[in-house]
Amino acid sequence: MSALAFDIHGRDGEARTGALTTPRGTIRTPAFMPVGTAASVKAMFPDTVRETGADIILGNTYHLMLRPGAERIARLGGLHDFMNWPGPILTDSGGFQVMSLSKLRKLSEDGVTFQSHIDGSTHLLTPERAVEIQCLLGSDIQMQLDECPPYPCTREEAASAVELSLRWAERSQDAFAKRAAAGHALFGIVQGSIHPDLRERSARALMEMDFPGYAIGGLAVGEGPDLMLETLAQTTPHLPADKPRYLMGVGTPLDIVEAVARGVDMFDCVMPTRSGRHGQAFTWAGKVNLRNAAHADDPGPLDPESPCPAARDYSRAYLHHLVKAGEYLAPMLLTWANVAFYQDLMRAVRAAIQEGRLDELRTRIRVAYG
Ligand SMILES: Nc1nc2c(CCNCC3CCCC3)c3[nH]c(NCCc4ccccc4)nc3cc2c(=O)[nH]1
Repeated sequence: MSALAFDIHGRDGEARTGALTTPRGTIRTPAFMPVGTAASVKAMFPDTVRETGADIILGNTYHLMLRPGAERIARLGGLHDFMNWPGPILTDSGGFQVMSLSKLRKLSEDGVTFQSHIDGSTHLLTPERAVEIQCLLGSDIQMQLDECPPYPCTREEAASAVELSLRWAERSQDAFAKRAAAGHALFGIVQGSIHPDLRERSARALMEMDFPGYAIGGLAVGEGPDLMLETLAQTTPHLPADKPRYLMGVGTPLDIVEAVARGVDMFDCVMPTRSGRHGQAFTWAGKVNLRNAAHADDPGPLDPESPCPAARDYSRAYLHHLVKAGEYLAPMLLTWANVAFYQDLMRAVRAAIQEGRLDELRTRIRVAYG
């Protein structure tokens, strides 16, 4: 019951551009998904997120199961109504956040036991519970519970995480088949650290399970861009060409265009939102640190050509002032400008693939962000 229809409209080398259709709307690919961890894209109104061109946002099992609780969100009508975002929502399964945020966690065959970073309460997250939580949230695209090993890790640890994640992929599919509403989808997640043979083993085994889409996990964990892109190039060829590929946690503008060139269709990263809160802006000329006093007298905006009011209608001097003064408007304007830039970037990527000139765009981004 493949809920997702993925249509590829154009190619340029390994890169694809197309559309992923869900019951709640169509996602233009390659797509960047703004992160809305705790039922909010931090410092932005949902309508403003939509106006930047974002077709889909991200939510997270780990955060929402701890607060306000998945059952409470379900009682209130689900995550879309709760946060007033009517479009598609993709949720991560929480495994990655447990390992990076919680205290005293224990990994076992059954799942992961951990203490909440909020109130210290103890929780058990199993593949079945992760599916149940994502169903309660009403997620349109769910992720399996997986084990993302730290980097570096031994080859044995990488191999063990591949096999555990594959067993959890089976259990997630069984739970999903029993529980999920029509129109929802579950993605498998490829692991294997930086080992090509483990990546092939993971990808092929997941392909046997026939998922409607495949996430590539275990990357952007400190291996660096070269190893990430090399591993990516050794992973996508083993995934079905007619299904979407989602590279988790990536990334900078350069990482994104380079990953698109290696066959990736979907991305998520806290970079545009988190950087915006720290006074950093993304522009076509590169990154701008608005904390820097060099901007104190600059009457020009971030980008006079930008369709985004935050990047077009406010001087850098004013943004610098807001950042230094700790004004609430600073994270609001800079998050807006950054999320809008990432959507502008994806629009340019889609057009470049359609017109066979992705390499030009790669060069342009490498000059600004390399
Ligand atoms: N299930 C799962 N999730 C992963 C994630 C989380 C993706 N965003 C989730 C959202 C849901 C809520 C929050 C995020 C990853 N994020 C990264 N790198 C982020 C690197 C980064 C860190 C900080 C700033 C910028 C980049 N690698 C990831 C690997 C995996 C993985 O194997 N399995």
